[in-house]
Amino acid sequence: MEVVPAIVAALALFLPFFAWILRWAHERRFIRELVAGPGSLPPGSMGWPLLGEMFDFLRYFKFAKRPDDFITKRKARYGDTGIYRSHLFGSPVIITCSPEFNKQVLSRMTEEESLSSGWPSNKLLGNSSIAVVDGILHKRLRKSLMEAFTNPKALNAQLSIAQPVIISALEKWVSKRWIVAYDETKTMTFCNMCEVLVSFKSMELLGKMEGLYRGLMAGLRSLTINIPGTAYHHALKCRKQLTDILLDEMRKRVEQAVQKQDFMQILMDSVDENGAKLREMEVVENIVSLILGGYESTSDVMMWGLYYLAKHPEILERLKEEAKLIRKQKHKGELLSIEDIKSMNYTSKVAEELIRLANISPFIFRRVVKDDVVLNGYWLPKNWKVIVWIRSIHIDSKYYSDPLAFNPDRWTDLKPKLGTYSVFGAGPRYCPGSSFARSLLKIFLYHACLNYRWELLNPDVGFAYQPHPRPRDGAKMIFSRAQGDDY
Ligand code: HEM
Repeated sequence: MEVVPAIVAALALFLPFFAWILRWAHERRFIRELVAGPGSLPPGSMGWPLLGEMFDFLRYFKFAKRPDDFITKRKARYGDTGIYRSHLFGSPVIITCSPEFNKQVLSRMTEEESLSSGWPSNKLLGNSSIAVVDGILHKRLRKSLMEAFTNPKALNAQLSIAQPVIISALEKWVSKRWIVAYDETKTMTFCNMCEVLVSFKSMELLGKMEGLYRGLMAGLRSLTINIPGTAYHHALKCRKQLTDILLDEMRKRVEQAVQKQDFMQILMDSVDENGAKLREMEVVENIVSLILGGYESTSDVMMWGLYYLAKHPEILERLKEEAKLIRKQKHKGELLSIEDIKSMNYTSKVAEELIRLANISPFIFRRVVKDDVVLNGYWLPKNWKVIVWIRSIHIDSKYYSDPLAFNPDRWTDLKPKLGTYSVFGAGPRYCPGSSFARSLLKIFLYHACLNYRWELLNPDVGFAYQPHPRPRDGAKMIFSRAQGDDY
């Protein structure tokens, strides 16, 4: 009878000691060879063997629903240094979370510096994806894409494709009576991306591709364990099927000498200074990445648009006033032009406020590749990952007054200081689709507020933060046509 309490007492004494030894050994494993580095390692902890600080990370993102407290806790424990060390996603990492450090990391590039893109799985994105490559290929891809996104003729073509997709999706929502905005805005944006980027229209094909993309994205967020049954294994299969569909389309265009007005064509026709074209896989992998980059990010902001406007009828009213002024100057059924979109002063502020609050990218990954990097005396060791934590800055009262309030008017005079507004990243990898995303959002707001009404079914539901911030019910709402309005 006395044996059990004795075992319990021994365990109570031994377990904390054993835990301390495990953590100490894990810390030493990474720190041992680093004692004589070119700077001091940022404060922090490497956590547990294998898991690192992943449990703490998931605790704040998934369970406590207070993602930024992951950083707040480190500030409280190690001081407000703006840079910490940790072990996350299976790697030793340096986390930067101050405007100054974030700016420094994001402005660096591999050829002259040592920081490369550090997305967890190149195999899923592809080795020639713009989000993965550095150097000459990165510059060349960006040049072609920026041209496609900013050339007025191409932009007009993109808008004339995107608007009918948005209008027909809104009409479909009315026929459903109630919708889960998180899902519906995704399907609408997916159709938009595929039509603008590869001219795919068939609903059957788009439905199939969206399923494959969801599989691919689940793999990007999972552990890279390639055995049947894992999300990663499934994602590799989805990627293969997606690249096959896109390769098939490319080859058909070449065989039938068909030219289309889309991004695939721009990439297929792009030549470098020696007249060399991109290889087939370079085109295909970049189309895959463009759809990945634009799909969920843009749709989630639209969902937040419906959510916040349902909660702020006074802002919806002002938005409507602006939209009505534009519509007055148009014929029935006439689509918005680039000039109309540029003229949307109040809508632009609403869009910017939505993008800030939606905080789609919580952080950006980099990897220290060539040499150690030293930032303000802190050492970023070679082969470590860097996580640039951007989301907490966008809702920090130091930079945004009453930061959680949905207040489009803050953008009337606000010019964010460098490093305090990085929703689209910064530096050489700044999001090439940012102005396209802003335009899509404004078009969506215009059509939605002019012609429809919606009401949240669960206005007080809490939020979830994984994989992206959203109301827990996905913004379930009644969606109907506004009385007395028509196109
Ligand atoms: C609200 C919508 C969007 C948000 C919040 C967003 C956010 C971001 C961020 C933070 C980055 C920087 C990643 C890094 O530095 O590693 C990025 C890069 C990128 N985005 Fe977006 N994005 C959006 C829309 C789009 C759209 C519509 C497209 C294309 C159709 C797109 C395509 C890309 C691509 C290809 C990159 C990689 C650029 C590079 O590595 O050079 N994004 N985006």
